[in-house]
Amino acid sequence: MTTDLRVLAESEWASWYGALDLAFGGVPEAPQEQELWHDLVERDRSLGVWDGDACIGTTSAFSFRLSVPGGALVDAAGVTMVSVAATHRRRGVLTSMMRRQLDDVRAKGEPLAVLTASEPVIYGRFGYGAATSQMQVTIDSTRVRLSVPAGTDDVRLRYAVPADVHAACEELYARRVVERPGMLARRPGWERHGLLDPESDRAGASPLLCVVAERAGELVGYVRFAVKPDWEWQGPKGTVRVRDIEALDPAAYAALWRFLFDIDLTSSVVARSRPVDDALLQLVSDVRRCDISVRDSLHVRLVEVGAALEARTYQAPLDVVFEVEDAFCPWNAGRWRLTGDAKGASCARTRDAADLALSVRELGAAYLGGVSLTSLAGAGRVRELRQGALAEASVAFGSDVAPWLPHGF
Ligand SMILES: CC(=O)SCCNC(=O)CCNC(=O)[C@H](O)C(C)(C)COP(=O)(O)OP(=O)(O)OC[C@H]1O[C@@H](n2cnc3c(N)ncnc32)[C@H](O)[C@@H]1OP(=O)(O)O
Repeated sequence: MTTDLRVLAESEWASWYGALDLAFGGVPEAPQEQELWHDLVERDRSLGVWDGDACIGTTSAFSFRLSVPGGALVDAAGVTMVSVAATHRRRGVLTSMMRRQLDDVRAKGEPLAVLTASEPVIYGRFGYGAATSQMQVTIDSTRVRLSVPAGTDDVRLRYAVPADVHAACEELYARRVVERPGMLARRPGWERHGLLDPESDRAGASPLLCVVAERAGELVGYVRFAVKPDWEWQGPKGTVRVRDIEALDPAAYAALWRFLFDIDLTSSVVARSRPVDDALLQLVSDVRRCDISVRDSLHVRLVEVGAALEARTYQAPLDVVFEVEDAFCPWNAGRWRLTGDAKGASCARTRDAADLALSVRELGAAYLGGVSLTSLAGAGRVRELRQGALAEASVAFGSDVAPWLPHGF
């Protein structure tokens, strides 16, 4: 098979995007969604593989800045739109695209690449580790009550048209980004993602609704959601579907959740993408009636091990030598000494004896502080070569706040 892998030209957009659609089942997206991606996709970071004039492979990358422990925003390639035509699968097309893409990311100087995977089994071989989790929670709001903090009654709630308040909501979101690793600083244009609401995706629910929380006229929180009405012989049984919810303080947060729980004619509240340490779980009266499931979310790849490990801080002092294995990006392989604390870090090559041995995939999984090196060692994926080094590094790598990616890309 002779194929040509090249950067996407504007004239190739329709074939490229059509190939991507087909690999995901061939159901065309709504026009407004197609338009959004048409505008957001960075052409010079998009690759296509061509067999004659047929596009048989696609991938792209967004130029993101990712929040990491310590609050820095680190340049990260947001790998996306990966597909290979079913007619050409399992012949190494994906591997060739990953090769080119990671070389390009390195040349651009981004220390990290990140992605969300359609199937978690795909990307480990390319050095990505599952670094954040997302929680889906379905709550029986007829039985579960909330214990709200003082000040909740002082928060004023009002409905707003989502598009009318989006600038203020984006400002509030931007303040939250540095407080939680895994969040992405939204580039101009990305606010449209939060407002995307094609009718074909509603499955019987209302259009996107928004309620803002205010105190003394200042925005202190917002929730975007939809209501799916349902009626049974015994009465109403509607569902509140939460898209996103952000607040600047506990009272505003509680006020928004209380509102969602109390919407008339509904009996359940569903939120699909919440952090695993969501304060909601501390507000509810009966966590057993909150049906919770957790799955992988953001996968992280350290493209430049030294620069990436220096870009975050560590919650306890550490001085460890890692022996890193990286077959796909061999420039990372070898021994690295990482010293750091809560103020900063330095990471450089060393000839000293290694304290811990692991592959770049484990470093990616542990990077945002959501997966402990100790738990990876329990699975045999990290080896301790100096007694005490595992506990030292594992504590230092941790994050008090669970890393979380609020939305896909
Ligand atoms: C970030 C994102 O965009 S996620 C979206 C990913 N895209 C999709 O899920 C769309 C549907 N699927 C596809 O398009 C393709 O099957 C892809 C992109 C997942 C894989 O493309 P391929 O060209 O077949 O992969 P390639 O031949 O390079 O495979 C490399 C290795 O990964 C393995 N692999 C690839 N995909 C999968 C998978 N879905 N499940 C298990 N193993 C897989 C292959 O078996 C191969 O293993 P080997 O090296 O041991 O032989």
